[in-house]
Amino acid sequence: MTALRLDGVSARLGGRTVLRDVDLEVPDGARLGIVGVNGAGKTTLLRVLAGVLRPSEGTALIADGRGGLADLRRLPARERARRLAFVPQEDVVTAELRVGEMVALGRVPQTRPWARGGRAEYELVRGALDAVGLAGRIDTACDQLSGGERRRAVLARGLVQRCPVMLLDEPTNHLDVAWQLNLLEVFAAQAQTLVATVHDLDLALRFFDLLAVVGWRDDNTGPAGIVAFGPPGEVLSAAHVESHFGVGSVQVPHPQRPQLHLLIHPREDRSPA
Ligand SMILES: Nc1ncnc2c1ncn2[C@@H]1O[C@H](COP(=O)(O)OP(=O)(O)OP(=O)(O)O)[C@@H](O)[C@H]1O
Repeated sequence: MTALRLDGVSARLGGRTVLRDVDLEVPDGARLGIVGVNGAGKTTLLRVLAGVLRPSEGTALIADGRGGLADLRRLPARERARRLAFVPQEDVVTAELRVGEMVALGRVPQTRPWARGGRAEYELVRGALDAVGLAGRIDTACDQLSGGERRRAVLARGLVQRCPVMLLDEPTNHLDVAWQLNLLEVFAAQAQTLVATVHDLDLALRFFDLLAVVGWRDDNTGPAGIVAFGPPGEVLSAAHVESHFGVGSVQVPHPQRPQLHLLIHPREDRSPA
């Protein structure tokens, strides 16, 4: 079963082709991490998968809930928001809203017009805020939250959408180490399929079951695409990390846990004598 699929997708921004010829299949139930250097096109890829950015060529598809796939471009926005929740990297949070009110906006696609409010919605909002450690801040004005708290509140808005597919752009930005781990687990527990961009390659190695590297193809020119895809242990091999990120690396087992960690170091030819 496929949750999301891109067929021959290219994407343009500001009159320039940023991504070209991207084929991607996200299996139902997968945790897919998108990694790559700054400016490679991770956010652009995620926005295409979310149906927010229209491909200039090719097709972006989402499971239609009946065993088939639907063209994201043809899906009305409300319908799309019932199937997937997209939490962008930077989100403007209106200062006039309380935290609970802002999070409740995530319920709009799931409810009939004028049918919002009430106990059930309150419980959902409270549950989502609890999951991100902000239950006590439900009545706080949004502009009184710290950067990391605001990030968690915006992620809670994604949680209350209760969608089978969740797309998160750099969800761990601004978060302390405990919340980085915790929040990804919260989303993985709720979403059937999770796709997230991350910069922390060690976290990427441990948390996801599939990784896609967005980068430039061999000649290093032209638009970017997906240059590696597969299980994290293979995608983050020393050779791949060196060629796609320009650093040396080694995967080492944790001394007390059955998990691998990625240690990063300068490339051999750049290390001090
Ligand atoms: N609105 C825009 N107009 C024109 N070009 C853009 C626009 N937004 C992004 N770009 C360019 O598109 C390319 C891909 O950007 P994108 O934000 O997808 O990269 P990214 O991999 O997410 O980067 P980062 O790791 O820095 O967040 C970059 O070269 C960027 O400069």
